[in-house]
Amino acid sequence: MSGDDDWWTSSNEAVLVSLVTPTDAGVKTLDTFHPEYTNNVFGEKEQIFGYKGLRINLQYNASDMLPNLKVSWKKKYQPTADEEALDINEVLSEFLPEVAFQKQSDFETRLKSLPKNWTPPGTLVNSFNNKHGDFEVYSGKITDPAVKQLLNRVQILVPFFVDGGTPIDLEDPDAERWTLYFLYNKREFAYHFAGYCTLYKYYPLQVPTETESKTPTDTPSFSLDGDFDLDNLPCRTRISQFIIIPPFQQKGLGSRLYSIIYQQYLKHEPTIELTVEDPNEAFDDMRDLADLAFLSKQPEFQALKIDTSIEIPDEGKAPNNIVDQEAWETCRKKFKIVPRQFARVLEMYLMSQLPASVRPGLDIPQDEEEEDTGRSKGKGKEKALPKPTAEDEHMYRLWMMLVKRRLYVHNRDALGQLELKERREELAKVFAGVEFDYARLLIKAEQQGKLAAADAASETEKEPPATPSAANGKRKLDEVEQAEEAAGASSKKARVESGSD
Ligand SMILES: CC(=O)SCCNC(=O)CCNC(=O)[C@H](O)C(C)(C)COP(=O)(O)OP(=O)(O)OC[C@H]1O[C@@H](n2cnc3c(N)ncnc32)[C@H](O)[C@@H]1OP(=O)(O)O
Repeated sequence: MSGDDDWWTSSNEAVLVSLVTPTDAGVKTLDTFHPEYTNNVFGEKEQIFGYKGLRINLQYNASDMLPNLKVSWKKKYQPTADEEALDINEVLSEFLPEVAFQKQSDFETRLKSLPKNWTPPGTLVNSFNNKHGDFEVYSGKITDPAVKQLLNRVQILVPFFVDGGTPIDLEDPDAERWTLYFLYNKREFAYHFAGYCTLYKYYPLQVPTETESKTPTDTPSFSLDGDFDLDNLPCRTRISQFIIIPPFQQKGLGSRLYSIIYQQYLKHEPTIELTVEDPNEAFDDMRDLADLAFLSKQPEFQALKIDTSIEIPDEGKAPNNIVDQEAWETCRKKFKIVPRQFARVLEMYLMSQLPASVRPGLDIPQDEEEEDTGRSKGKGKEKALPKPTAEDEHMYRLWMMLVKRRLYVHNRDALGQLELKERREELAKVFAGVEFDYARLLIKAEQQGKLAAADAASETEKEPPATPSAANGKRKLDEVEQAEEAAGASSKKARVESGSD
């Protein structure tokens, strides 16, 4: 290494993604954005050696996402026996199709030759409009060459926007297990790519992850008799990668795409559960809010209530029937949600149903010691609220026990290594974090409900009769991290609750 910092450039800054559209004079730039991460492409330090004034412009035709790479610099380091400037094309050739390296003039010619009536690959499964425009969702299998081609063009967005994210191996012999959903903004004369999601099918004989159901009865029986079609085999479907590109973020489109995909798989008979691989914090929030918005409108879910007739024991284990377990499991299976996610959304919903006098708000907990003696101090607006009655207190304590019981079970390995007093304290800390997070999410849910209502005012939705074609970073206030922190996060502690499901 030269040690001359002037020859180093931040790869996050050097890379610029541009969305372009053809014009008579060449191309017009519609939007630009930088990647959030480049460590999986240019190395951990996200620095490129050997250039001054380096610009790596990755242009995309906004509709079919045909890529074109333009690399320019003011000065390039003269190679020595020890070091030379990084070969940027070589690095990026691992992530981009060959077509990305064609001459700018060829790129422009190809753009102009794209038929005026071009439509996105796959099958149209849903369309909607809101104040941000008209949108269409297309779905197809990776075995469809047009779907595969689009995926191959945009896959570099995964390492660019998902921490630790890696592209799908397109030569995977199990490629037919991948299904894709593309979100497109439909303009008057063109479609503009807005985001996509990849989903992978797991079959029942594969060992489920920690957060998936493990009981054999979860898997419907099936037979291999007659004309056997793999697409009809019961499966778990896992959301693997989910990206809304920056110009389309913060417009409710991610939530919308997730909800559309979820509804597709609710109708998709072979899918017994829709799961998510390594969700990050932003995705978790989006999914929690979308699941809560949907489930809280379902009568079976609304019927799941805290049984206030249950007496709280002075000592020993928390009761396991605070909410009717059979109704819970029936409802969970019906809505194809993995146990942990279902429990979280139900806990959140039940929290929103607590009497105002005891319902937790966003006040910062002041004293973690107190929780075992009663309500947490994570409550808000206490001055304006009525004094809680004994029934209110009882209901809150049952809710707290419901949450703590789940947290204890999930974090048993780490908590089990602690002395009883310490264990109680740590569980109380994890609980306080979860309670605070639920309060935050419920406030967001309210805000999002208003935004969605405003969108809906200008919206008409039409859903074509279609079924699914075949049918990494992580949580902030999550019990996983909290428990790990609580337990000292040392290597001897087992990871107590998988972040992925
Ligand atoms: C499984 C995995 O792949 S995990 C990785 C997930 N992907 C990534 O992290 C890649 C980079 N990021 C993204 O692709 C996107 O930001 C996503 C997928 C995380 C979220 O997509 P978005 O379209 O931005 O989500 P959406 O707009 O629905 O919600 C984001 C925010 O907009 C708000 N919002 C929701 N609805 C609306 C609406 N109708 N109008 C305006 N804003 C809205 C939400 O409340 C939310 O607010 P917050 O930022 O305070 O949390």
